[in-house]
Amino acid sequence: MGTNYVFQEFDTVELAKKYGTPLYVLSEDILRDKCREVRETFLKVYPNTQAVYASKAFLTKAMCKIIEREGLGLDVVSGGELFTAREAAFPMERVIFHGNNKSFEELEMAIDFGVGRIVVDHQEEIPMIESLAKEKGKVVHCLFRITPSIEGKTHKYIMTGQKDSKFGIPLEIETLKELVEKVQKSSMLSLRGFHFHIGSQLFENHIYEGAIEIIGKLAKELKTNQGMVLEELNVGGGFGIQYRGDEKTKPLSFFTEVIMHSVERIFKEFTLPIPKIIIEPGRWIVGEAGITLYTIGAIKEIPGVRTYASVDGGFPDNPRPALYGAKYDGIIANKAEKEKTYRATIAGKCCESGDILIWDLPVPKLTAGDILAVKNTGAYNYSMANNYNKIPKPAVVLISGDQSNIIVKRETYEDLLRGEALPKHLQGKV
Ligand SMILES: Cc1ncc(COP(=O)(O)O)c(C=O)c1O
Ligand SMILES: N[C@@H](CCCC[NH3+])C(=O)O
Repeated sequence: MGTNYVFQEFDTVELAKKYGTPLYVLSEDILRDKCREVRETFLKVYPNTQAVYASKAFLTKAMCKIIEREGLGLDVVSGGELFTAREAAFPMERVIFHGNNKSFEELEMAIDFGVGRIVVDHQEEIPMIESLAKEKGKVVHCLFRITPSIEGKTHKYIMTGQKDSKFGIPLEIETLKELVEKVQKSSMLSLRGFHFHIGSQLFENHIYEGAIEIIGKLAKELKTNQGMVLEELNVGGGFGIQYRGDEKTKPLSFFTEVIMHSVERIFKEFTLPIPKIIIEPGRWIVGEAGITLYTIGAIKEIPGVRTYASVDGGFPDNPRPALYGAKYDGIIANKAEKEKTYRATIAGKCCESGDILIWDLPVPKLTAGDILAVKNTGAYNYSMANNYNKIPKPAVVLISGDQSNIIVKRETYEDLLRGEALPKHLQGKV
């Protein structure tokens, strides 16, 4: 292995050679450790709890299998995510279906598949779900997603709990009373409780307390006026990870202890029964399990300004820096122990000035052909990948113990054109 960068016992330069770059590498062992932590420090400590992995962070059939075997549920937000879960034979009773604009077809699919919960995001969904439930003769178990009117400290584009949000039912007691009554009158819908999600990549734990307080008040009012018992409270995900620096990602308990203590205190104060508590982490489970490998190509030094080192991927496999100014750490894998003598800005290959993966990364002297490993790319990289500039998506390799297996093939140019068609008048020679 020499001086190469090793990720979970794998020489990353060898992985790059074997599978090509850009390459997503996902460690099953890290994933399973994270799931174990969820079980040991949350599910086993607190009775009547459930943990659901937010599949938008990273979803493939192999991931579904790992999540299933680790005993977690799955949060899906689209027909595509739902279909993936079904193709992986994921137990549908453990699936929670979210979405701020679920189509009739998606709702029908969810009810046909028998998902465990549908989270109602807005009032017009209620008659749609009810008519489908009647048609299918199935009782549908729902949660209402409530916007708690709380602003998490995170990038504007990944805040969701603020009043001015496209997600959830506004915190308006009269509207809520009406909606609860509608569902209570229906023999086909069963309202099991509420859901909220404050935002993603959060580092404060007491912000959850504030949201639980708001929901507690609401639950009290709805119990007094409408006899509604809040059986379940889904507090969403959002637990942040450290992308750079020496500080470690906080353990899950940093968030869940505050959540569970708040629930106990607040529901006792309101003399309400303690509901089942559900958490929905995505990034916290998968973020640190992934790295991305690239090959460095063009190196351009602008004297007195900076050096750009361009890689064979970028925005199409990781749009997060361009979208949210997300910061990553990286290492030159084949020169892992060499002294970092200067800084290079890691640029992607897209025709887009914003396609910069890392600004001013300390590196040793670079040469074309060096392998760069970008760390903590497990969440929202593969799942947000795109084909801008008709660049094929990288393969995903799962490393488990000493085994490596492709779980998603590298796209080919032919894959890119699959689905394209030439209308008759554009066929043939000019
Ligand atoms: C409803 C819901 N649950 C869970 C998550 C997962 O978030 P994260 O990956 O930050 O844990 C999200 C995304 O922010 C979400 O919208
Ligand atoms: N895509 C976002 C997270 C969105 C979370 C879903 N509500 C990110 O990469 O940080």
